Parts: sequence; C-alpha cells; structure tokens
Amino acid sequence: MSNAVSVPVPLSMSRGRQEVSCLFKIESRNLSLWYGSKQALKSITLGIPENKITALIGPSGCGKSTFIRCINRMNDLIPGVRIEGEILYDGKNIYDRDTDVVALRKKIGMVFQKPNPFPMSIYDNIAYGPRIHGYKNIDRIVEQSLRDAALWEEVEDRLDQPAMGLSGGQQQRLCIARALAMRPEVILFDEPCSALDPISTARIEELMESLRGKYTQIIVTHNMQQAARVSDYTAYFYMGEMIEFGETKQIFENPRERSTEDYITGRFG
Ligand SMILES: Nc1ncnc2c1ncn2[C@@H]1O[C@H](COP(=O)(O)OP(=O)(O)OP(=O)(O)O)[C@@H](O)[C@H]1O
Repeated sequence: MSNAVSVPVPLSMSRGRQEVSCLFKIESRNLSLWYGSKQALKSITLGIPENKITALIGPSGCGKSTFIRCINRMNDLIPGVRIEGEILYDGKNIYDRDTDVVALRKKIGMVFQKPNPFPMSIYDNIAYGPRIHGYKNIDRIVEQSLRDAALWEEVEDRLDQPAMGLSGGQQQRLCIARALAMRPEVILFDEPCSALDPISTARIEELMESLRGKYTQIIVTHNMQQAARVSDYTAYFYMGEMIEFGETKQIFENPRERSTEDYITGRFG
C-alpha cells in the first residue's frame, strides 16, 4: 500500500498551479540539481500519480532525463552532481541518509533509449535479477515477465538463444520484461522508442497501455504524439524548470502557459 499524500495537492507551486484528485507515488519538492556549476533542474515541484502514465516533454536539454534519473538516484553515480530539495517515494524522502538505494532501485525499473540486453540468453536476461535477489520459481517469473511484456509467443521456443539475436523492438520488450521480473512498482522509460521503427514503437505503446493501472509509469519522450497517445498526465519542462503539469488532454488542448503552447504547436523545440 502506498503512503502517498492524498487529495487534493497543488502540483506546481510556482506556475500552472492546479488541483488534481489522485494519489502521488512520487513527489519532488523544490528539487534542484547541478552538474558542477551548471544548474540542470530548478526547484522542481511535481507529483507523479500512482499507477498512471506520466509523460515528461520539453526541448532537448531541458532536464527531463536528469529528473527521472533523480527518482532512482542514478545521478548519484555522476561525479560533481549536487542535489537540493526532496523526492518523496511513498511519502519518504529518498535523499535521506538512511535510504537503502539498492532496495529503492529494486522497486524502480528503468528502460533506456537504446535496448541494452545483457550478452547472454533470452532466459538468463530475465532470470539474472531475480536469481541475484534469491527469488524462487525462476521459470515462472521468466514466463510471466515475457508474457506481460508481450514477447512470450515470439521467444518461447528459443529461450536459450542469445538475446542479441532479437530485433531492436523485441530487445526493447525484453528489457521491459527484465524490469518486470523484479516486480517493480515504478517503471521509468527514457525515450524508449527513439531507436525503433513505427511498428515496434506501436507495440511498446500497447505494452505500456497493458501495464497501466498496475505500475506507475513515467516516460520521457520527444514525440508529442506519443505523449498524447499514451499518457494520462503530462509535465512540460523548459530550461530546467517544470512549467506546467496537468492531465494530458488539458496540456495538449488547452495549455495554460504560453511556453507550453508554443512547444506543443511546434513554434520551437
Ligand atoms: N552527466 C552530465 N554532466 C554534465 N552535464 C550534463 C550531464 N547530463 C546532462 N547534462 C546537462 O544537463 C542539462 C539537462 O540534460 P538532460 O539530458 O537532463 O535533458 P533532456 O531534456 O533529457 O534532453 P534530451 O531530450 O536531449 O535528452 C543539459 O544542459 C545537459 O547538457
């Protein structure tokens, strides 16, 4: 059960303030991040609704990937990074000293721009994480994860074959299956379709749709049609700031901020 703060909560303290009735799985509060002297995130306050799909959009370099990498504390691995503010996960600040980062990352799966299967068999790609964490019934986990990622029927008779032999779209679904095998609560997608053709892209979008309601999904995308198609909520970032957040329909049909409108109508970015 989530301890996330209940309704109604102001989603953006600075601009685009609005009341939305939902639970937040994750909330950033005045989150700022610097790479050395360069500030990449400026006091981001944003609630990510539980078990919904939230899209992060905005021009290149506006901080979308940096923001999602704060959620699983991946930015900790980069020398010279400084972070201020908080990210609450189920109501607890993940930047508190007592946070168990390994346990946090187990709850948060991540899928990257370029599919990155391990150089091992299809089966072992999925089994790897569950084995390390001592999960039982590995065969069942492998089958269920591949089914949930809509890949089972394409690979069930070649589980012992190298994952690298799959097509790009299949590899990306394998990476999603690998994330699902860890039984996460949240899945971060960092431009998951940018290396894929339209048919593979459609399959990933269908897959996200099938996972809606079971996982909290966050997708960074440059493709505004994709954000409009798949997401329930959209946040628009510009130059390190979160300019506007709302239901996707509202953001695309009736943005409150001029800058959002300029971006979604293609006037810049
Ligand atoms: N490891 C890093 N070291 C230094 N600066 C970085 C690093 N990663 C990102 N930046 C800078 O931080 C800013 C935000 O980058 P980020 O990748 O988060 O933006 P983005 O919105 O995801 O961009 P894109 O859509 O092009 O992927 C950019 O100015 C970028 O150059």
